[in-house]
Amino acid sequence: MTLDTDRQAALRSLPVSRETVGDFDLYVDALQRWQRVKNLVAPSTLSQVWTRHIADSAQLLPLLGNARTVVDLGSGAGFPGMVLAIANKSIPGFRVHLVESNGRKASFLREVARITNAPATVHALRIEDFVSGWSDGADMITARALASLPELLDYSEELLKTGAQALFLKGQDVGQELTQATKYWNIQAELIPSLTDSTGQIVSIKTAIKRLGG
Ligand SMILES: C[S@@+](CC[C@H](N)C(=O)[O-])C[C@H]1O[C@@H](n2cnc3c(N)ncnc32)[C@H](O)[C@@H]1O
Repeated sequence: MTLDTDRQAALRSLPVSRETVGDFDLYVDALQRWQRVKNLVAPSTLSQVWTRHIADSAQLLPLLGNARTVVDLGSGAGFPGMVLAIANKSIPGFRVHLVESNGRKASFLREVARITNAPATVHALRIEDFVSGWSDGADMITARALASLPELLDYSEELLKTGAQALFLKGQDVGQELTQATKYWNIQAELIPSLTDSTGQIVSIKTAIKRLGG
């Protein structure tokens, strides 16, 4: 598959404006250029960046509800956080905080935010340090390919306590992870089949409260 056919395939299902597609083109161009020297995504996924990364991330857009402040944990090259920031840049007050400890990935994310004018703030920090110093709360937490569900909940604990919801893009083992997590957490969650990955699922967490002694 060429990058162009992959782009066409993704655009058939992407509910975004022409301006947003233009910004995604800038993003993909920058990713191709930086990838040559900085290895930002798995090389095997580069020719399918539109379906594997952009469309996979964009499927969270209708699930964001009225969220304005989004915290994306372990953003890597910006999936899903940067895609959400670009697509929602016309929504007043919408901002995505991208937390990524790898310096070269954080530099890339800052460059993408600059060229697309996306409402994205990059925090080149470890998640543990970001959450302990963050007092602005969040409406929504997002993450993909970062950690198991119990670990994601631990990372998110402070934000969940102040009312954040979460959308985690996960693989087929998420049922087991959810069972594991419920030993320590009271969780109100829904599993939503991924639109882009036949074995993937989105865990939509409405509330998660750590059990006493958990
Ligand atoms: C497998 S990559 C996934 C990146 C992106 N979310 C995606 O799906 O393409 C995980 C990313 O999380 C970052 N990361 C892992 N642990 C972290 C931590 N404790 N704090 C900040 N970033 C972390 C890594 O540097 C890496 O870029």
